[in-house]
Amino acid sequence: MTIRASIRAHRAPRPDHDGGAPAALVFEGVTKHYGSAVGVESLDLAIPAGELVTLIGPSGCGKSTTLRLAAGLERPNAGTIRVAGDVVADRRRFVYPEQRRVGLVFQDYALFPHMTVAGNVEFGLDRLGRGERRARTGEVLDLVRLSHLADRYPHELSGGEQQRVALARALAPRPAVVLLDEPFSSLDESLRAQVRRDTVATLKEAGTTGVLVTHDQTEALSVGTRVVVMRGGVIEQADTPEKVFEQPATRFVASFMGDADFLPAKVHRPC
Ligand SMILES: Nc1ncnc2c1ncn2[C@@H]1O[C@H](COP(=O)(O)OP(=O)(O)OP(=O)(O)O)[C@@H](O)[C@H]1O
Repeated sequence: MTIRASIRAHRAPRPDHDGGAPAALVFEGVTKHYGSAVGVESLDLAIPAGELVTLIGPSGCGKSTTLRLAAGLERPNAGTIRVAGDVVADRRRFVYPEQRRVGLVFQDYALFPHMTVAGNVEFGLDRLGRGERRARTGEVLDLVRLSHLADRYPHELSGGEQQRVALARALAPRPAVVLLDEPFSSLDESLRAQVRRDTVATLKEAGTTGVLVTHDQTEALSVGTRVVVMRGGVIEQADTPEKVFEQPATRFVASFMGDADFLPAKVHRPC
């Protein structure tokens, strides 16, 4: 399949924004510096509920910083961050990660090795009673099709299965947004496409907003309902995959999409 066909095949319908529901995640003028290094600079970004947004750009452009700010793992120097309409960080307020409605999936999954699959998923549900916790764990394990492995330990699972447990754990507390930082990069090529498809399908089925950081332009274009291209801590283009692919906003975006003489007609790489 070409990139263009792949974009069309994976596109989710745009959600209805007319009901006035707040965006799932909003950055307004957010800046984060690390000493003299720029993490992100005056970042403005609004991610509507139900979308899967991919963040792409060269190493050091601020992708992980954006996720870490959303998760509450970093404090911004300036600006406001909102999750599902609530301010979680601004000049006066800072909500800690466990109190934000945000789920995290990292490259290394970060599963607890001494806990079973069910134990890992239940971990974030400590505010629920025992019965509810069990029921919700069952639900999300069904969603990722791992109910039959509930009593296994992480070391008894394949990489793809571990990634699905990490996704189930992130989804269990019903977050407003799931942040995925290079979640497929430790999987080998053959498994990667399958796990990527499963992850996108699961997020869609759960109706959860996702923000996915990737180095892989095909991945960014084929799974995202929106693609955000970053450079040097700022957004170069935020648009539908078609627009980014067919009308790159700058020469930089075109070059980052793989070829300085980027022309859609020339690009027919297999997915
Ligand atoms: N804890 C830190 N201390 C100092 N500088 C940092 C820190 N974290 C990030 N940076 C710097 O901030 C900038 C953005 O880093 P970030 O990790 O967000 O980039 P990235 O786009 O995710 O990169 P990569 O694709 O390589 O993971 C880089 O210049 C980086 O060196």
